[in-house]
Amino acid sequence: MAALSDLLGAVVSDVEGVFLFSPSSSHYERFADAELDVELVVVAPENAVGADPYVELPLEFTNVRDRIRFGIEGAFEQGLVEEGDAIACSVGVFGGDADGVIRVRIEESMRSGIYDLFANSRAEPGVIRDVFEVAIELGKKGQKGKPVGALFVVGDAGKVMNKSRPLSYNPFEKSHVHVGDPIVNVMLKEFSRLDGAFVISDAGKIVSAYRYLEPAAEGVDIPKGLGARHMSGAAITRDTNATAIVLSESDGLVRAFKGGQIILEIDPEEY
Ligand SMILES: Nc1ncnc2c1ncn2[C@@H]1O[C@H](COP(=O)(O)OP(=O)(O)OP(=O)(O)O)[C@@H](O)[C@H]1O
Ligand SMILES: [Mn+2]
Repeated sequence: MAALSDLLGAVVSDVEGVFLFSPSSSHYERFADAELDVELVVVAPENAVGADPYVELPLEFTNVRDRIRFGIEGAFEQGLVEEGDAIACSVGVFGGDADGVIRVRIEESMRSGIYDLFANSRAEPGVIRDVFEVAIELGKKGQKGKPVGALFVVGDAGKVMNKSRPLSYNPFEKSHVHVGDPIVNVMLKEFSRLDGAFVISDAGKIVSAYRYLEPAAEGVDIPKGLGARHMSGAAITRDTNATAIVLSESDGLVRAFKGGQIILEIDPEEY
């Protein structure tokens, strides 16, 4: 009869690396002291245990799938993993302490650019996440069942306002509302039926809706077939330090632009 640990051992057999997500120092030290012949990587919002290599998590994701996905992408950026590697992730699913081990096979498709979007944008990571989630949700559900498009310009709002003009009255004119407030998500979805862009500050304040963007579009190179919404979204990120998150009405994909370049393309149905 096989012992339980033999049966469960399959989860960690032949892995190239062990990823410890937000380990306590005693948990980390047990692994470090064991001098395993696999790479030991710590993934956490802060490197409290002084590990090297270390991957910074831009956010403490409560969703374990998201947490692991981001950790892997960050590891990709540092060249710590490559396609085909198998790794074991030690995570705390029900609280701080590690209570789960998850085996992941690394695929090139895990490298979506989303890590870079969160870690290296000017706006706060939590703000990018909230806007991104609104775009994904809108893409999944549409507005009253119909596909909708939307354009969110996040960060460097003063400059973005200078390079745009109003199409209509600004419903956020005198308000002090932030992305992530539940009521705001409803408003954003409602207003996304209407024309133009949302402008959002680094800290997540909704500065304006209905903005017509007028950036210089020269030198902006985006995939052929994308129209004016995507072109203006991409171009404003070349003219300013903003990030643009665009939901396409015609193909239903969410794309992100930074520095005038497309950095991410995601199908909301698969997210
Ligand atoms: N310069 C701009 N600034 C803000 N919003 C814009 C701008 N240009 C277009 N839009 C918005 O994008 C909408 C769709 O335009 P268009 O079809 O050309 O874009 P697209 O890139 O093809 O996007 P979609 O895939 O959603 O159709 C317009 O109705 C308008 O609301
Ligand atoms: Mn179009």
